[in-house]
Amino acid sequence: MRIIDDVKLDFKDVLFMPKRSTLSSRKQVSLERTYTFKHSQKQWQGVPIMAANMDGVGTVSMAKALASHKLFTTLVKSVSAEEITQLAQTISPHHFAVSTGTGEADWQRLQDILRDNPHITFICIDVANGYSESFGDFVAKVRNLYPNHTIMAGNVVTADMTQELILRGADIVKVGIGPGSVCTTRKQTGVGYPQLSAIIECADAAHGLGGHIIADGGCTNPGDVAKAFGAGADFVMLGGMLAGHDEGEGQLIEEHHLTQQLDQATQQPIIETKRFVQFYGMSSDTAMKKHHGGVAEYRSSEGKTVKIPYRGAVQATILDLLGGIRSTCTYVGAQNLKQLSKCTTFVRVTQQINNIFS
Ligand SMILES: NC(=O)C1=CN([C@@H]2O[C@H](COP(=O)(O)OP(=O)(O)OC[C@H]3O[C@@H](n4cnc5c(N)ncnc54)[C@H](OP(=O)(O)O)[C@@H]3O)[C@@H](O)[C@H]2O)C=CC1
Ligand SMILES: Nc1nc2c(ncn2[C@@H]2O[C@H](COP(=O)(O)O)[C@@H](O)[C@H]2O)c(=O)[nH]1
Ligand SMILES: [K+]
Repeated sequence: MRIIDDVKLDFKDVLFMPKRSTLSSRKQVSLERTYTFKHSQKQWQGVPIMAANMDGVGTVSMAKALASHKLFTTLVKSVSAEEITQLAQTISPHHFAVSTGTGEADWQRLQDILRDNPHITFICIDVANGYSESFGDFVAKVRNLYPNHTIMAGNVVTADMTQELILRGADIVKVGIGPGSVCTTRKQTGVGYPQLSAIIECADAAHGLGGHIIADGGCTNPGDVAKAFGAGADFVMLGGMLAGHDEGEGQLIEEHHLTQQLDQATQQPIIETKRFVQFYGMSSDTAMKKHHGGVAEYRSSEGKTVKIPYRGAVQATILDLLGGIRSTCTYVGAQNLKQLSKCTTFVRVTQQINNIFS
């Protein structure tokens, strides 16, 4: 047994230190980035924020809405080949990825979709545990058949495995084990790594090889997304922050509550209607029942199912998010998103938010 003693950090453990700046307005800040990927040699331009490949988030409707703001969507694995073909005719294939697991059926589906849609260039190979040898083999197999596609692969949280996946053919490594809003991996297994430190360490490892990383999971507000970029993330992936919207294509749940107030006319208690959306982890009982007909006996669920307030169209959330990050940039003197990590000094804190009224 061995213990790593130096402190590892989460988003909640730091704040950006403000710095002198020449910017006079947040509208001067550009959040677009241009990347050239290591293996595919493809160039990409856009706002590097991604919807996670989760039910209620990585949907076709979400891809359309996010693409109109130049954001990216990793489609859920269950989107049909026909829907993907249609989507590829509606929005630029620069703004979405086809997700796949590593099973034989996944591999067949991926080949079918890419054969029918030669313009699609992004592949997201996504498993809970990116540390297995067979996962690396699968990444190498995909790279071998698709030398010019941009491959994302994960999840991992350490520099060694980030480099290994890049050397086996990944262009972009997805970083995050256990930080997610509907994740119970840390509870079920005790495994994980504080997300801010994972981003810092994996970004450094990837950039040294000309690779890129996605910070996946754990962002709860625009400030956390900004911190992920400040820590060196090339992309930030969001589940919970994009859940609860119309574009998630989920069912609305309406609940009626009796209030204490009386209706003036009828003198009856006023009934208040609250709207919710169900959201769940892709390793939850709910997801496994939906996609695999149940939880296999030798394993347990590593995700939860929650009911979150309905949030309407995703547009307002996107504008709020991008506005927050532009503001971060002006506070630290970054002209654009590319400068943000160079302008970042994090200060460790014991408390970041005043909760007196929440
Ligand atoms: N970032 C994160 O922290 C996590 C993300 N997720 C998300 O949920 C999705 C569904 O997850 P899930 O159904 O659990 O698994 P995956 O879809 O990741 O399963 C991939 C394969 O890995 C094998 N495997 C071996 N060890 C593990 C392990 N510790 N956890 C999971 N699979 C393992 C599985 O085989 P077998 O089932 O026979 O063991 C399966 O064949 C993932 O693809 C990911 O998107 C899930 C958990 C953690
Ligand atoms: N351990 C689990 N992780 C999960 C599950 N479903 C999704 N995820 C991961 O979470 C992120 C999104 O995180 P968020 O904090 O932005 O909501 C997603 O991309 C996956 O990596 C799950 O069931 N278990
Ligand atoms: K997670």
